Amino acid sequence: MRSAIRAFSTNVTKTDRKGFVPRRALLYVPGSSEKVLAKVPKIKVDSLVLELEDGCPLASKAQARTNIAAYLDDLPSKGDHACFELGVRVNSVSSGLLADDVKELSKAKHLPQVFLVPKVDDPDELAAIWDIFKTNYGAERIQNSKSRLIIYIESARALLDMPRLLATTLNLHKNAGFFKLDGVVFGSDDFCADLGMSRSNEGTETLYARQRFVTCCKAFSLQAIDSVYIDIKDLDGLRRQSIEGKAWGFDGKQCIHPTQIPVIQESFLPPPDKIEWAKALIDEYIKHENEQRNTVLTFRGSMVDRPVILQAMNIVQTVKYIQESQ
Ligand SMILES: CC(C)(COP(=O)(O)OP(=O)(O)OC[C@H]1O[C@@H](n2cnc3c(N)ncnc32)[C@H](O)[C@@H]1OP(=O)(O)O)[C@@H](O)C(=O)NCCC(=O)NCCSC(=O)C[C@](C)(O)C(=O)O
Ligand SMILES: [Mg+2]
Repeated sequence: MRSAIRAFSTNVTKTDRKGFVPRRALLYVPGSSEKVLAKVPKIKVDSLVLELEDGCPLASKAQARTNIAAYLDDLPSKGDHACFELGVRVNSVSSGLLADDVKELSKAKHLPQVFLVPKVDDPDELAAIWDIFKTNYGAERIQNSKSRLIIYIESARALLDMPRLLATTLNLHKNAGFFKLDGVVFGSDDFCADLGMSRSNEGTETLYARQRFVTCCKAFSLQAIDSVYIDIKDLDGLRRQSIEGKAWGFDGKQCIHPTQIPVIQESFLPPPDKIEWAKALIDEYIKHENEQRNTVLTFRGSMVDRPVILQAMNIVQTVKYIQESQ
């Protein structure tokens, strides 16, 4: 009967789970500060992103590039990192700064495990992005690397054009050998600016956008990373929005301060009672199937059909992948 569960499991997610990277919290560490960079190996977070874009003032960009390139060049000397993944967020192609970023980064012996490219607004920009990476790293180095790609949706136009943007990025990997797209981030602050919205801690103004965003990500089996919560002191509000995002299908959330990490990472793990419920339901389902009854059953007083079993399997798989990958 385990085979029935396995058959179900393959339907649960189309994502290739080989090399699964948990990205419950994605922490930005500004590359301009050597003092903060020195702490990087010890920061325990799923995904740690060395920041070159908006977290880095224009006057410090050159210094930040040099710092990050030196960090990557000398990576083995830093020892084991407590984070699961080390990435770099470069500047957008429209800023005119991307070529300088990639030129400097490509001088380092090592590539980051993931490149994060913000403000991808138009499918045509993707060809320009690929071109900049290819010119500096060379196609072969890119193809031989295991680095992944994450892009950002940060404007009304990008949100509406998401299916085309995601398909074009995935095709660049398949047809040209660009880094494999693994996840997508919702840049809520730039999105609010683009639409002339006033952002709030409750986030009601981005409700439609976040729901469309997560739906598009899941249609392409990509990880969906939720908005940044800029009120660093308000950990209750952060927890509320993290739990909300998790319930909507997001895989993780951006993070700007170390105190936000545990709140986000805990929120993106299913709670113990939900894990217990999911395991017990799957056991009950196997028993039920053994007795060859209808696949609709009653469990703890509620009707359970296939979609509910799939949700239970998602919960069990998420916990399993996070435990196995750390
Ligand atoms: C807000 C800031 C200035 C307050 O920085 P602070 O130093 O004033 O804070 P603190 O509370 O005094 O710091 C306490 C300790 O934590 C450290 N610390 C503090 N922050 C970090 C960090 N991120 N990573 C690692 N360590 C950090 C800091 O160095 C200090 O260490 P110490 O006690 O040993 O001296 C600071 O937290 C920071 O620079 N955060 C990152 C900001 C950033 O990168 N923003 C851009 C990403 S969000 C974005 O772009 C939007 C998006 C997606 O694009 C879109 O929605 O559109
Ligand atoms: Mg942004």
